[in-house]
Amino acid sequence: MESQRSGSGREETLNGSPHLKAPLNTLHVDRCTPAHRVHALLYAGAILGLVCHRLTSILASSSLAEGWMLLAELVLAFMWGCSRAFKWRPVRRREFPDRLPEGGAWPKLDVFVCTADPRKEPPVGVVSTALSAMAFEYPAGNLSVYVSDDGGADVTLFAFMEGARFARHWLPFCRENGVQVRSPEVFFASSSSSSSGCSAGGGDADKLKVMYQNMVQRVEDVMEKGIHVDSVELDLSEEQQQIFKRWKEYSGNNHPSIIQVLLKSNEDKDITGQAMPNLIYFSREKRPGFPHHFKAGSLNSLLRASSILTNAPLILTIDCDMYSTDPTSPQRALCYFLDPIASNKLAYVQFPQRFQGLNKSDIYGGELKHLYKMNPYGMDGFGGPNYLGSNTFLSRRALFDSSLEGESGRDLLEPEKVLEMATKVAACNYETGTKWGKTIGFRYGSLSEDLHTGFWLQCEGWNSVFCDPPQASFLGDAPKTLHDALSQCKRWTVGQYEVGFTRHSTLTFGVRKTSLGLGLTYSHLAFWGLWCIPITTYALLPQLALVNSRPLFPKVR
Ligand SMILES: O=c1ccn([C@@H]2O[C@H](COP(=O)(O)OP(=O)(O)O[C@H]3O[C@H](CO)[C@@H](O)[C@H](O)[C@H]3O)[C@@H](O)[C@H]2O)c(=O)[nH]1
Ligand SMILES: [Mn+2]
Repeated sequence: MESQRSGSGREETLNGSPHLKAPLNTLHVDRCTPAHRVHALLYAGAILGLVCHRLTSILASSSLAEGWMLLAELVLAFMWGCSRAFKWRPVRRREFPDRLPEGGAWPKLDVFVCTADPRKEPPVGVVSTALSAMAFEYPAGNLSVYVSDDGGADVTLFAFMEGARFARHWLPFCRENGVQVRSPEVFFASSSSSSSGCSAGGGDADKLKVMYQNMVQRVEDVMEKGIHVDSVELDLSEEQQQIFKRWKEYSGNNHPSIIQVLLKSNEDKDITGQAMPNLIYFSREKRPGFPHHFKAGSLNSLLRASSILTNAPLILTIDCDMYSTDPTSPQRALCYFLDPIASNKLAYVQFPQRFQGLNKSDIYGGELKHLYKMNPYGMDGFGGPNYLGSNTFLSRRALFDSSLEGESGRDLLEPEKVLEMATKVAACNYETGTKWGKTIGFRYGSLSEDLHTGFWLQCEGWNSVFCDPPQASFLGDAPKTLHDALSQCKRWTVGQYEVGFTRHSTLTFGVRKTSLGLGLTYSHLAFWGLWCIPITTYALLPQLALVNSRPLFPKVR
């Protein structure tokens, strides 16, 4: 069994941290690799035999049905061939967070929580996701949580104002009771809070639950009735009233950039007197007629604005329909980012996406379990898994053109001037004529901006790592209705084709720029939609042929 320590066993200084002797992470090539390879070779022989048979019988009979079967089988063989790359050199990794230097030496971390539509993504859920990240076991002074509100909704800002207040109670509660799942929505939904990793907290938990339910009620009221700034119940400060008054002229796709710093780590304290992480509401400028590039566009705006506000070298992107289930996941990511060897060309550390709340039999296959059985491990063996858009710790350095890099990790020092600059870079025409979306930041040109961005980073020579601890670190929602499942499937397929069928295809450009193995695995993802050809063919043609007494498969003698 091939095994290696990608961590440094040498003594080296990390960002002024103590000397490390033991590796922060290890990597092992899967034990079954030789068996996979033999199996692939044997199977390839059988497929070749079948294709030969098909060709000879077409030459003999030139029937349309046989020709169609040949097409289906060629697609199937292509997809199978690409998928073998996943099994060629799968690797498993382990992290050792207890070997990390003291928290003070950890780099700053900016968390980006994305939301786009308060009707589909209820603001209280978005707040819960943000709270689960604010409650990371990470030095508060080094942690900033941004919510990117692509819907520009006043109710989302209102929900976060409420969330900021609730956080002062929630964060110390989680810390003191060792709560594992720190999304209040999930914590209070489980009837006995014990399933959320906390049996303690008794009376405090009850008080907090009331506080949480009040918050939910207030946000839901606003959702229903809108914000009446002078309403006594809303109890808005003069400044807050001014913000919401201006909002009356805004609409979802026509408004200026809005940045509101809701909590400042160097000023705000929780109820026990400990510092809070920064919490920032962000909504980029949107105007009709300007391309907004969906999520990639909003992430790029936030990437620029955050580089002026906090400029953390590490970024976590998380969708609002996911949440953290392990407050120590940043430490696991640090086991790679603080490793002097692994971190060298490391663009991102990807955690798996796991889903909850699906119907029992998961009839739409929303859980995508099979995707995580082998694929990311296989890609990791060739330089790294694809970027999944959520649950990913990225290096800001990999996303930025190095010429744009500023000093690392600023504080929100001169609020007025800094906010003015941040607002400017979030303008809708800022990117015109720049390299944003092309060679800088999250890449445009595909509805699957995640696959596209990861692929380009790999082609530019960056690596990634798949981090899959035994306990899930993040959980999220998958589509639950047929309509949602189909529209997600359509969006993904179109986005993937946009990566596959271009001049810079995974199959040509990708194989050349990365490696044969990684290029094939990316091709398997990019051409995933081609499955529809063999699947529909096999579902219809053999049956039709049988009815017409025209056998399509070789006779067994
Ligand atoms: O214009 C947009 C559209 C979406 N989003 C956000 O993007 C995230 C993902 O969108 P969702 O509708 O939940 O798509 P999914 O298919 O569930 O997401 C998967 O697929 C996407 C690519 O299609 C990736 O970006 C996601 O990370 C990945 O989880 C959500 O938080 C949205 O709020 C925006 O910020 N702006
Ligand atoms: Mn989603």
